[in-house]
This record gives sequence, structure tokens and C-alpha cells, in this order.
Amino acid sequence: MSLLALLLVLQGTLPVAAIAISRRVVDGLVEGGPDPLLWVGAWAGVQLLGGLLGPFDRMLRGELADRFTAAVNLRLIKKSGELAGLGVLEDPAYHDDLEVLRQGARSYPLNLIVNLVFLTRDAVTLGALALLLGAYAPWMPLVLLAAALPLARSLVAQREASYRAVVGASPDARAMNYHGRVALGLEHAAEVRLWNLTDWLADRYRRRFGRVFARMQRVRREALWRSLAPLALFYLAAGLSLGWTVQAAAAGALSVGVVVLVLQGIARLQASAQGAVESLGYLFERSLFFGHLFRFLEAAPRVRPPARPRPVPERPEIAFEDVGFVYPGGRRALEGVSFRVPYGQTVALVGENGAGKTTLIKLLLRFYDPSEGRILVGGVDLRELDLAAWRREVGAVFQRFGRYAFTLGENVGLADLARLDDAEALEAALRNAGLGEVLGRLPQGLDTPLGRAFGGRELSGGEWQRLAIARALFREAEVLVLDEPTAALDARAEHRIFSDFVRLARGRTALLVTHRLASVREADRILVLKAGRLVEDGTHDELLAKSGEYAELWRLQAERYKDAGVG
Ligand SMILES: Nc1ncnc2c1ncn2[C@@H]1O[C@H](COP(=O)(O)OP(=O)(O)OP(=O)(O)O)[C@@H](O)[C@H]1O
Repeated sequence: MSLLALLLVLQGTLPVAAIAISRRVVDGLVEGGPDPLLWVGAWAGVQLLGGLLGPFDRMLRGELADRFTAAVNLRLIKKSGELAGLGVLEDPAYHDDLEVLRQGARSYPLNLIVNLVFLTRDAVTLGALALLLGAYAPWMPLVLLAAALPLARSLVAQREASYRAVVGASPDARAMNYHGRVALGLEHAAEVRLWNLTDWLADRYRRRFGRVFARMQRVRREALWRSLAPLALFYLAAGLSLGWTVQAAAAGALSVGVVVLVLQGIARLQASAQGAVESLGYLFERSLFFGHLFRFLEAAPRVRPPARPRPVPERPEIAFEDVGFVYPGGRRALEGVSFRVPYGQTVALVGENGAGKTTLIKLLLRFYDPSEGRILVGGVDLRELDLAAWRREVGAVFQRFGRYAFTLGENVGLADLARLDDAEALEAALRNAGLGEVLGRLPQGLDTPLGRAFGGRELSGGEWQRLAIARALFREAEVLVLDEPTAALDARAEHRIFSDFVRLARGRTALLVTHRLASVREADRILVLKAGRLVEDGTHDELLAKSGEYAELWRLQAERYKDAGVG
């Protein structure tokens, strides 16, 4: 830092020294003082030194900016990790903010440093010039700098308007980028081709771009008009200063060298003042960005950690007491749900699409807090539990499970990072999830990179799903949660995995969400949800005997299997 400061002072004063020397060269020629060539040598030396400082300055600035950018990104990652719930993440405003901040993080910290450097350098030059010019006419630097003030004001106002425009255009900009990703990404490549979506996506991209562009264009044009009058004022002051100097020289009060000095000095002052004002404008814009960033980093999470977290009771019973939930958007997903699951039970959750099964799981993991009622774990309200400790007790496969472009071993070991290198345990989890054969087939075993993102091995849909199951099993947790763990598996694999599960889950609590009722029979107990309410609760045989919702679902599936000649 101190090296950079020294560089800035040198870079700020050297051009002024060159101007002062050029006066000596001219006066030496005109008035016949000491050998003007000596002064020319001094002038060249100063210019060379200034030129040599450039590469140093660029290197130091680059290093500083890299570190700063990484620091901002790491703060954003950390903040995202601190948001224990999903509510904020599912809020579009959060993504608008994040988009602005992430885009900004790539360039703003770097620009902040560049602008600070330029501003400091220009300020040093301006100070030195003011002293130099002030020696001949004290009023001159004052008039010139005062004339630069309206220019500074208009530039700062422009920067503010342009930043507000960027933030305001964020939803459209995000939608624009989304269309770009759909058109170009691997995830949607097959459907984009089959449905012939390229032109349609491009058109929607273009329309959103048009809106974003129009907003920015308005701001840029306004900025252009507003800067004309301040610019004219500044040049008027420069013209007056030079006119006065030429007249004083004509009257013999100043030497020709001083005229050259003032001429160069004004040109330099104008460049430095304009540079300083531009930097100031940008710095103001950056400060808005950082204000935005800090507000974002300080925003309170919706799922708040308890003031005095309570430890997780061992082998806890799970109880829902009159639990209701409305999503932040206003959609009610659960209402008056009550049930108890003693420790060690295997419970299946069934119900039609949208009945609220996944929502119930999200509440159990405290990704959201219930809108009404409470969830008890071993008799303690979930909101009072040490959340990290509770989540450590749960192994889960989500409907939207992750396919990580890491190695096979890492894909499993993520669930318990402390045992990431425990090859034996990783292999056991893979075998339990039915991936023993895949493990044997992959060339580097556990160290085989997976996923296409970095050129790793690709797995089939069912294999990825088993990998998610292996991950959940690897965490030796007291509670296993499986949300549609077998949707991508064939019937035989599904049956085997389910039986294995029930076996592996013995001695711990398991909650299974599935639409395949044939597998559900193996559960100790079945909860049936319908439109957010718990409508039935019992064993397979009890619920069949009831001839209610479950019996109806069962009959429909049995018919389908019969029609298909299965079962
Ligand atoms: N993040 C969300 N924001 C708003 N509403 C949501 C959200 N997630 C789900 N919902 C709504 O809540 C209701 C319950 O959804 P949930 O995912 O719990 O159903 P499900 O029983 O798991 O369905 P499926 O069998 O299709 O997976 C649905 O009507 C759904 O539209």
C-alpha cells in the first residue's frame, strides 16, 4: 500500500515538474540563461521516470483488485450460507439483488481501486499545478478549480442516475440472462432443439434487452445534455486565464517561458480536473454499490437462530402440532396437520401432486418456519433447537437432489465432510445404494470425476439418484428423509432400494415420500395428505380397510399395473 502511495505521489507530481522545466527550456532559449540543453535533459529524465512507473502501477493495482474481488465474492458466499432458510432464496427480489451484486463484484471492486488511484494521482497533480500557476497569478487556480465544480456535480448526478437505472432494470436483465442460459445451456439443449425454441428464445431475449437498453439510453442521453453547460463554463475560465497571461507577457510583465508554462499548465489542469471529476463520479456510483452490498449482507434472515439454542434430544420423537404453512407468495400449502412419529418408525407420506408432502419435509428441516402451530423434536420446539446440530442428525434425498461435478467419492462424502477420506465407508454407502457395480466399472474408482461440466464421467438418471441416496446413507444420521428417492429408478431397482432402505433405516426414523404405493407397504405407517390436510393415518391394511383416500389411490395404481401387465 505504501509503495502504491509513493507511486501515486510521483505520478502526480512528475507531469507538473515537466511543465516547470519546459518553462526553463523556453526562457533559456529566449533570454539566454544556462544551457537550455541541460534543462532538456532534465525534462527527458522526468518523462522517462514517469513512463517507467506505469507498469509498476498496473501490477500493484491488478494485485489489489484481484484480492478485493475475491473478498467480495467470498462475503456473498458466506452470507448465502448464513441464510438457514429457503424463504429468502426463493424470493425474486433476492435474486435481483444478487444479480446486481454478483455482476458488480466482477468489476466494481476493481474499478473502485482504479478510480481511487486515478483520483489520488489527479488530486496530487492538481495541487502541484495550483502551486505552480498560483506563483504567477494566485487567482488563476482558484478560478479554474471553481469552474470545475459544476462539472463535478453534474457527473456525480449522472453516475447516481445510471446506477439506479441498472438496479431498476435488474428484473428484465435477469430474465434476459435466463433466456440466454436456456438457449445456450446443456440442461435444456434437447428440448430447445426438439421444440425448435431458438428463435422464440432469441426474440424474448431481444425484447428484454430492448427494455434494458432503452432505460440506459435515456439516462445516457440526459447525462450528455446536462454536462454541456458545465463544460462550456470550464473552458470559458480556461480561455480567460490564458488571455490574461498572454496580455501580461505582451506588456512585458511575464516571460515567454511563463506563457508556455501557463498554456501547458491549463491543458494539464483541464485533463486532471476532468479525470478527477470522472473518478469522483464513478466513486460515487461504486459507493452506491457498496451501500447495496452492505445492506444485503446485513439483511436479517427469515429463519432466525434461537438466542439460546437447545441441544437435540437423543432418539427424538417428531411431532407436528396443528401445523399450517403459507408460502411467502401467499399460497397455502398446509393446514392443521398433527401427527407423532415415535423414534425408529418408518413412515410413508403419500398424496396427490401438490398435496403438501415436500412442504412438510421442508418445515421439518426448518427451511421455513410454520405459519401456525409448531413442530417438536424430542419435545423441544424446532425453533429453539440448535439448527446446525438438528440438520446434522438428518440424512436426506431431495426431489431436486444435486448432481455435483466433483469426484464419485466427494459426491457421497459431501454429506459428512469429516469422513470425506474414509474410503471404506464411502464404498459401503455406494454399495448400499446399489452402486457397487458402477464403483467397480469407473476407472479411478472413488476418485473418478463426474458430470460434464469439467469433462468427467456422466451417469444415468437412475445412477445419479442412487448416488444421492448413497449420500444420505453415508451420513449416519438418526433421521432419514427421502423425498421421491426412487422416481428415476426402474421397478426392480426401486423395490430393492426400498427394501434395503427399510432394513438400513431400522433403528432410526425414516420419512419416505413416494407415489409408488407398492413400496409404501413396507413402511410401518402411512400418512395421507390431501390439499394440505392430513386425511388418513394408519398401516397399509388399516387404510385399505377404511376404503378412503388411500384405498382409492391404491385401487387406481393396482389397475394401472394390471392393465400394463405388471404385478
Ligand atoms: N416455493 C414455493 N412457493 C410457493 N408455493 C409453493 C412453493 N413450493 C410449493 N408450493 C405450492 O405448495 C403446494 C404444496 O407443494 P408441495 O411441493 O409440498 O407438494 P407435494 O405434495 O410434494 O407435490 P408433488 O407430489 O408434486 O411433489 C403446491 O400447491 C405448490 O404449488
